[in-house]
Amino acid sequence: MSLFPLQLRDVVFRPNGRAVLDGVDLTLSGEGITVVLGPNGAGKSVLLRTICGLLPSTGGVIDWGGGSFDPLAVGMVFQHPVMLRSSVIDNIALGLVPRGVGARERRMAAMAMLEQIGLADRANDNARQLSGGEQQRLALGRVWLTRPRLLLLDEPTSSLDPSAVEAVERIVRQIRTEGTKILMTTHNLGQATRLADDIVFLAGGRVREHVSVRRFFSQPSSVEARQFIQGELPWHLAF
Ligand SMILES: Nc1ncnc2c1ncn2[C@@H]1O[C@H](COP(=O)(O)OP(=O)(O)OP(=O)(O)O)[C@@H](O)[C@H]1O
Repeated sequence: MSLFPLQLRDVVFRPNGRAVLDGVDLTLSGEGITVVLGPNGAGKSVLLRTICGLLPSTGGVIDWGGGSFDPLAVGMVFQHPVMLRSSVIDNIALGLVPRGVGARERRMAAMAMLEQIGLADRANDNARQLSGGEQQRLALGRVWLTRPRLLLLDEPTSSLDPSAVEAVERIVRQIRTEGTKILMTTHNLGQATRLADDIVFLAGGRVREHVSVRRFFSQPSSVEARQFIQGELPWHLAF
């Protein structure tokens, strides 16, 4: 069953009486890359965590295409990926364990994935010894191996240098090409223009705009979005 359209209706997250999400309405189709932008503290991470059930919303509805939430169809990668204290190959095969894939098959699939993400020569190294960029590639490969229908990426490149960012973006594009819907946050507006099909702009706990990337950067309709772009865009983007 399809998870899409994924619809959030009046979703609220109000811990201790303070509204972080204050009535989020959002509809996501099952294709492409949607980038969530917004100022610090806007609730971008909370939004992603609420969608995948890591945080319980305190109000509203999350409708998975009329069906029910399937945790095995949804993957998430965090800014600082979790690495088990074991080899690179064991770390990457991990996601296949709850899917009942046998040990031999897991190893073969993991090896093929390591080739794909350029870490085959590190297969037997301790995963915790990888660089930040390599760990992030591993985390993406681990989740990619499970072929999620929806992938949530929370600032996946925020602490990486430009070449590591480029490698991660290449993998994100490949995952998208295979038909996974991606919803990601970033503070890198250049990255948003490179990857996004559409932009969700979150401010004050609500979705202020949900438009194509071209429209967002060329004709932002809300004052908040205009200020955000003017304040954060370090160079002129030609659209
Ligand atoms: N589990 C939680 N319980 C209570 N409040 C939380 C929780 N997680 C986050 N918050 C609060 O929600 C607000 C929004 O946090 P969030 O991390 O979603 O912002 P963000 O838009 O991702 O910001 P940034 O761009 O700085 O990463 C913050 O004030 C944060 O302290």
